[in-house]
Amino acid sequence: MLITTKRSTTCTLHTMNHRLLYVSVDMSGQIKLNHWSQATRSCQIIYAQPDDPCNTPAACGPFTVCRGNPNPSCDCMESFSQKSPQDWKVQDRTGGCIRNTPLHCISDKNITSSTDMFQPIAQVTLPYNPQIIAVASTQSECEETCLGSCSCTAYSYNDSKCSVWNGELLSVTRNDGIEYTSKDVIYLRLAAKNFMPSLRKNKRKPNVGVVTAASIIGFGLLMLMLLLLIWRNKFKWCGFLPLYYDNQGSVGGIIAFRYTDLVRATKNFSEKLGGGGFGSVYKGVLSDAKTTVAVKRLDGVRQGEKQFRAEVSSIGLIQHINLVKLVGFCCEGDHRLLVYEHMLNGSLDRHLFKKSNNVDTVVLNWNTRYQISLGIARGLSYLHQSCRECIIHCDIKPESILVDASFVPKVADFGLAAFVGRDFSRILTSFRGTIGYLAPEWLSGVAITPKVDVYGFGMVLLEVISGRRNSSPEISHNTKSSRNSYQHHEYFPVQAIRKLHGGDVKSLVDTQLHGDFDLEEAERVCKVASWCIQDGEFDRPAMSEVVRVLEGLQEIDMPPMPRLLAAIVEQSDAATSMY
Ligand SMILES: Nc1ncnc2c1ncn2[C@@H]1O[C@H](COP(=O)(O)OP(=O)(O)OP(=O)(O)O)[C@@H](O)[C@H]1O
Repeated sequence: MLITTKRSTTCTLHTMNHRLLYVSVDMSGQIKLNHWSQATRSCQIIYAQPDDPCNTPAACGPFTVCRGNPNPSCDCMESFSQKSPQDWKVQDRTGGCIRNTPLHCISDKNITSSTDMFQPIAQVTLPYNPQIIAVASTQSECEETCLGSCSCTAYSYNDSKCSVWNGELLSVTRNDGIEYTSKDVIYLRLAAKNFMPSLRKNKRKPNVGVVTAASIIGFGLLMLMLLLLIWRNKFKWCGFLPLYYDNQGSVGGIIAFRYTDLVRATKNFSEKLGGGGFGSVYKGVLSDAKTTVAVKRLDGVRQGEKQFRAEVSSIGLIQHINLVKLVGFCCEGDHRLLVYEHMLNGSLDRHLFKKSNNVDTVVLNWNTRYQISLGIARGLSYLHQSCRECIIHCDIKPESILVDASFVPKVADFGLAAFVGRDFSRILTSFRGTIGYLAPEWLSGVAITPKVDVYGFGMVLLEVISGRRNSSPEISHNTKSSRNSYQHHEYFPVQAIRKLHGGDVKSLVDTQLHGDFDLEEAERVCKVASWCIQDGEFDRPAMSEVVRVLEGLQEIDMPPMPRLLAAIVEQSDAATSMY
């Protein structure tokens, strides 16, 4: 007799000893020989084929993982759901599971592209009917092979063997440690959408968490760039400026002024202190009503820009008692202004080279001159050696030295400054400076060193001694013959060395002092100055040595006559005597 139900087909037969035996084929395809026990009034399985229910092709249907014996339990693979939950309820799982999200796969004639990803299912027996891909020798090649075909649903790469499956996956059984001990891993193809944060290790595509984190970081960076842009716009062309503004608008100790602040401070630039090649200087008072400042307004956008940058990046970053203090700056639109502490006594030239109509200034006494010389030397020594990077002033002259109320000198005017990195000793730079203070190497076009400042300083020292410009004519008469008398304009530096050699320093010192000076100091200053103006930069002392000599800590030899200087003077003498 054959009985068919929805769940199984049963065939009953009677045996000789009247025991009831029957054969059933259930949904999964498993064939069982059953025995009806009258005593226990229950059915007992005598024989089953295949003996493990998970081993039947349709124990759980496609895209499931089967587990357990004798009664199998079936789970849908991840991101799959039961195809027919009603059937599953009545133990009919043959329909298996279906995808929650369709795969993404576009197949053209030659190219297949896909954004799908793979979910590993570990410790399983692999499905039936694999296709072995012999050419794939790595796991990624195996993965690529599967992605390259729209029908491929999974791959495995175990023991260097690549297997791929097309269509439904059947008979995947989980390792139970007894019947099933497989350590194989199958990689199930899923739509990228299905991936959860737990799959961060997947190499092919970033997961949601990574994407979110990257988006937040990206957004933060964008905002930072936007802020920087706004900041840069505010200080257009000021990209070189230090970045550390504090909340009072101060940059590493110097203040970033608004143009209107400086208009107010200088009462609309009404009190002019002086003017130079790059602009005019005005007196001002800051909003605290205490700080008096000198505001330099730079003219000419291009040249002014260069000077502005040089000043801010040199004197703006360092401080020394003998260097003028940069209080702040303004860099707004085309406006470039530099704000310095105000030096009551202005620049040194005003005090050294008095004009007859200048009643404001008094004659500098010898001690003040000596202290000014020492102060300038200390300021330059700091610039050359004590800073992080060597700064060469490039324009040392009396106009570049300011003096405060107590006649403490301050090196100023850094608009032509050049910078020499720590690891370098010289720099090739464009010609800069002022005639009369220029070292010979400027003219030969070689790379310069801080010794160009030493040369300029030497020239300034001679002017401090004499109280007159080195180039100003000193008229001496040739007394041999009154008929042939001619006016002899001796260049003061040459005259100074000659007199130094002749032991007549006294006659070099400013006559306005009426002999009120320290001769030993005057000789020392004269010697130092003469060494500083030597032709060869290696013959000139470093500013630190100059400081030691002027402080009386180091002795100094008699300097030779600089040959170049002497030659130039001799030539001009010869030319003069011909007339
Ligand atoms: N901080 C200051 N305090 C007081 N007066 C100053 C200050 N800075 C400059 N001055 C005055 O303004 C004048 C002009 O200075 P500025 O630096 O513009 O030109 P310079 O040094 O004379 O010439 P250049 O810059 O062309 O070499 C100076 O000679 C000085 O009298």
